[in-house]
Amino acid sequence: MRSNRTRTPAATTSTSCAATSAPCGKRSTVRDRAGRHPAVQIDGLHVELGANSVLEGIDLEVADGQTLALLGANGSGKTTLVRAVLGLVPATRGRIAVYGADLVMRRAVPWSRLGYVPQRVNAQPVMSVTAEEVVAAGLLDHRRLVPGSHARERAQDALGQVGLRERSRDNVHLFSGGQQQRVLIARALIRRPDLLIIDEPLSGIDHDSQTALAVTLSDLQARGTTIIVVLHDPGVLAPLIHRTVVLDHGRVRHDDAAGIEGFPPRAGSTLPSDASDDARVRGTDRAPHPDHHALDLTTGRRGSS
Ligand SMILES: Nc1ncnc2c1ncn2[C@@H]1O[C@H](COP(=O)(O)OP(=O)(O)OP(=O)(O)O)[C@@H](O)[C@H]1O
Repeated sequence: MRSNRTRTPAATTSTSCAATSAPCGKRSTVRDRAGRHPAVQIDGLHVELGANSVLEGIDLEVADGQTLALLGANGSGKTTLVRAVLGLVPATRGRIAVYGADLVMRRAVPWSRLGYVPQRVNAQPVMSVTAEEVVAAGLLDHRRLVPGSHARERAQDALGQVGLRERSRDNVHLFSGGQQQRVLIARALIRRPDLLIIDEPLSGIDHDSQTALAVTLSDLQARGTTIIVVLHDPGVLAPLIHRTVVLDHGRVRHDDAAGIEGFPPRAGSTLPSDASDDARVRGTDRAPHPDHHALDLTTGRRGSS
């Protein structure tokens, strides 16, 4: 059952990290004003994969309800960081807590509250399969090997969230790459996650799918879902982003925590026009954020524009 959360701004102690290679200081606060744990708290995280030291002392707290964009050059460690948050790669050192549950200790981790859409994979299966079947598979786990009686209804709802309800009975091999990506997002959404992690959802997808994704994330944001999205360029998602963190060689180079106390995004701008129109129809028109396109990934600083 989805938790009934409000958008009370988090009373965290997060501060912007200087645009230096020095790691951010440890967060002393582990609960917000309402007594809730942050969605994610990472302290001094190091990850080594093979001979590579991939993450080198990450400190990061993600407040419940926040939309955080994780940026950085190829190989900077973005995917490794989100996979560590999902427990898919082990920490060599440091601590990761998800909704207060320590991932290293593996006690009471609320896996059902997490949704993950990995970096672009092809949804097109070898066998013929409908969008609805792909999405319903998101309900399966090691305990449930066959979808339950409400799986079809839930799958159609999830496909509705990505604008593909009418295509639910179509074979996914008929879908464009962008539509397949949306099917995979629906597969993550069918569990109604409180924390959604999406790795590079804009890569190589058409404009319509990018716009549909912006609307989907806007709706999720309005419901209080915490979103971590790995991006190379915020693009159409820029208006939705509360905070930008830039990784560089496994360290936090920049942490734009400006919006952390005041999310949702500030008034004054809008979603891209077509996404905005669509969002308004759904009653989820979002206010915009500053120009994230002006962020220099090398320095972690914004341009003057
Ligand atoms: N299993 C592994 N074993 C050894 N090194 C790895 C492994 N997985 C990733 N790496 C290395 O870790 C570094 C970070 O990889 P990661 O995929 O996290 O970066 P990224 O920022 O997500 O890159 P991209 O934007 O290209 O997806 C890279 O140098 C990569 O080669």
